[in-house]
Amino acid sequence: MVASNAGEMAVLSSEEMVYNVVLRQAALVKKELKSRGDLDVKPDVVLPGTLNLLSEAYDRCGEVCAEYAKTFYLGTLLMTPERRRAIWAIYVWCRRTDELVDGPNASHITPTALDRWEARLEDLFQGRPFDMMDAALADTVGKFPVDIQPFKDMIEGMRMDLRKSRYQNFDELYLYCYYVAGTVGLMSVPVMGIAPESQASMESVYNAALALGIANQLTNILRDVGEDARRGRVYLPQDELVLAGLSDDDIFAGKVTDKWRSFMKNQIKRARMFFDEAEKGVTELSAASRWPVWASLLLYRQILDEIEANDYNNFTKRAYVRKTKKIVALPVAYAKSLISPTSREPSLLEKT
Ligand SMILES: CC(C)=CCC/C(C)=C/CC/C(C)=C/CC/C(C)=C/[C@@H]1[C@@H](COP(=O)(O)OP(=O)(O)O)[C@]1(C)CC/C=C(\C)CC/C=C(\C)CCC=C(C)C
Ligand SMILES: Nc1ncnc2c1ncn2[C@@H]1O[C@H](COP(=O)(O)OP(=O)(O)OP(=O)(O)O)[C@@H](O)[C@H]1O
Ligand SMILES: [Mn+2]
Repeated sequence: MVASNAGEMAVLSSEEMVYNVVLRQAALVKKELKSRGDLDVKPDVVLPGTLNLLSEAYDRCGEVCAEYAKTFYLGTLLMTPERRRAIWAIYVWCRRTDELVDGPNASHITPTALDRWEARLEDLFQGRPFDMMDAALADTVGKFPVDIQPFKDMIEGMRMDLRKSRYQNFDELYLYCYYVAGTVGLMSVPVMGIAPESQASMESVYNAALALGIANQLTNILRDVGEDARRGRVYLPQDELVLAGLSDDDIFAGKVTDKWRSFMKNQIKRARMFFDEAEKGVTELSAASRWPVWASLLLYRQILDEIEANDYNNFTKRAYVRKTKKIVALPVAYAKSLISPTSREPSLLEKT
């Protein structure tokens, strides 16, 4: 859990609880910076004869990443070899975690299976990986200052998905989005690195990373309303549905009405606010990490435009970004990635 005790849980909003994890990850990075002087990658410390196995494990993570997320994989190729393979290892762990509740064996997954997955996570953080893919992640978390909490929280998100199919308000939905996606931002930044010339505070960069995860997940939810409803799930905040004069039945009926359009406009507006928040942090990342992050942000954000272009029919039409638009986004992302913390106007992050 995010909060350390039940008393805290009663008073803190989801946003406040999540911010505690941001502070924890930022503090870990600061501590490492203090003790090591910089965050250059630690040299390989592996048992004699196992170096090849480790590099094969990383290669396999790269193959999985290439298969599931081709565009993103291309982006990672721009990173330094150490960072690239570390991101692959994190990607594979996240994908495997997601597959537990979303994949072909999902109907057999029990809370006990998730407990076992968490025990495995703890083992790998202590240098005792269970299989080769875990070994790649164990190596990564030994080399980069990555906190275990976001990983545990992602598993908590999968538990939440097992026990809950409705979200009463945005506070509840925000917590779910943090668990399954905001966590990815917190896991990735310590590997992608912050530009040495950045003046922004560590916390503000982690906040932007968190915002990108939330924005992506909100977009994912808005894109998949129909698909999720067919699985009996409604991720949209119940209180906001009621305020708009809508109910679950309207979602199951799947008719695009003016009420639905107006409801969706507000949901899209909120997702865009999270993307705006995230944009403020991308420039602060180390140069080679900016391109894949800009690409991911611009591509995922465009799904919202496609929902609008589909006249808000997210019941039977899946919004997606066409290949031509994807290809156009890549050089745009590249151009944005050339802007470094020193070559642009002071950002809001620095003014506050
Ligand atoms: C450069 C980059 C994007 C790095 C992140 C790489 C990484 C470790 C990705 C893991 C993604 C993953 C498998 C998450 C598991 C849970 C899940 C599936 C979440 C949803 C992703 C969308 O996937 P998809 O469209 O395939 O959905 P379906 O399963 O098909 O329905 C999510 C919507 C969330 C993904 C969240 C991110 C990629 C977080 C991005 C934030 C950063 C990389 C931080 C950037 C830093 C700053 C300062 C802005
Ligand atoms: N260009 C990109 N750069 C960085 N991350 C990306 C990029 N495209 C997608 N992602 C991330 O990779 C994951 C999977 O993406 P998704 O399945 O939507 O697209 P894709 O598999 O890359 O699409 P395609 O295979 O058609 O290129 C998501 O977490 C998404 O945020
Ligand atoms: Mn996908």
